Amino acid sequence: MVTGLTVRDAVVRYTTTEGDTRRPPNRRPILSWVPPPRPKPGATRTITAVDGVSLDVGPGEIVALLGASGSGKSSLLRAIAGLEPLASGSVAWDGADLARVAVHKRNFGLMFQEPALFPNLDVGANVAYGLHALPRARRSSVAAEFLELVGLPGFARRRVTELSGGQAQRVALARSLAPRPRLMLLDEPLSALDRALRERLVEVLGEVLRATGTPAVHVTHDQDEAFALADRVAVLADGALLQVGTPAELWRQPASAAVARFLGYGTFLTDADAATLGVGRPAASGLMGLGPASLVLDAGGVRLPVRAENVRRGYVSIKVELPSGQVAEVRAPEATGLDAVGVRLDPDAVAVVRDADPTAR
Ligand SMILES: Nc1ncnc2c1ncn2[C@@H]1O[C@H](COP(=O)(O)OP(=O)(O)OP(=O)(O)O)[C@@H](O)[C@H]1O
Repeated sequence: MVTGLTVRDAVVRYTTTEGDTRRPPNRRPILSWVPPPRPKPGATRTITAVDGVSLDVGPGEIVALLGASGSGKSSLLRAIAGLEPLASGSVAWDGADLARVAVHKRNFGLMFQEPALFPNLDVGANVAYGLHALPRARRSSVAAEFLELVGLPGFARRRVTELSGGQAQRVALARSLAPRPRLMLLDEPLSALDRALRERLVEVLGEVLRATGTPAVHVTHDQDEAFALADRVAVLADGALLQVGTPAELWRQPASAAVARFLGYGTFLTDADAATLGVGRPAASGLMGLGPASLVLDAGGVRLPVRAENVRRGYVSIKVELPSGQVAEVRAPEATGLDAVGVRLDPDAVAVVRDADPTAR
């Protein structure tokens, strides 16, 4: 039997009506009213936001939907939630099609960028909001349990207007999880927070989802967030699914140059680069992508000219020039101040893109 979420060949389309923006010539006195232009009948445009995506989420599994802005992540998430109709394809739970199941009957938890807490209720009442099925006396103890789980013990009587952004998102997480949804759908829940808070909360999120055994689909455009949280990452571009895999699989073997580039492999070795660094190309049509740890400082290695040295958090980024003229990064504990440094390639830290079009470099 199929367990968990199954998305098959999902297509989401939007049809927008564009107004005719040509204004009628205004030859009347300046104070007279000119009606706004009417939309020209029939001037519609159809956008395919999700283009035949298939995806599974198994019991307890966290899957990240990763892609650039406009790649269709939110549309896919909203289709899974039932907030957006499918033009074709299906969304099913444990093998049962959800097409006719309303949003609130799907038993999915939803969390968005804005926590959208009820300002007239205190924190405890916000978390207990979805617990109608429980006896009144149990509701507050369950709310307290979930507040503890998200690291806010003793917050039940606080006003929500007195919470920081991070605390409000933790309350929203507790509120979504308290009714024990069978799946959590998270749409960029951390993107309004600053980086340090985001890094801390992504850990809290992972711990809480795993502690409660709740499977989740997490939308993000942040590669680090996806890799830190997810068991599997699904990379989307232009509505299509480019690759699904564990973070390790994606990182070592991106399916295409586009995926590799999106993950942060900025430089692909030419034959001359590979020969200088003492490696062979993986296959006649394959590509090797250099990531942040692919080149290592080694006094006995190949000498490459230094183009720049920039201090980063916890390391210095040295930009060296390869024989092809491309620039690649070497990380070092401190600045060298040298014109050239010795480097070697760590073959375990290189992305191998098989069957890639070498011209796609
Ligand atoms: N309500 C809508 N009406 C018309 N077009 C829409 C609508 N919502 C999204 N789109 C379009 O669908 C495409 C996918 O949008 P979507 O919001 O799903 O992408 P996304 O990857 O979540 O982007 P972001 O990270 O910026 O939120 C985009 O081209 C977008 O302009």
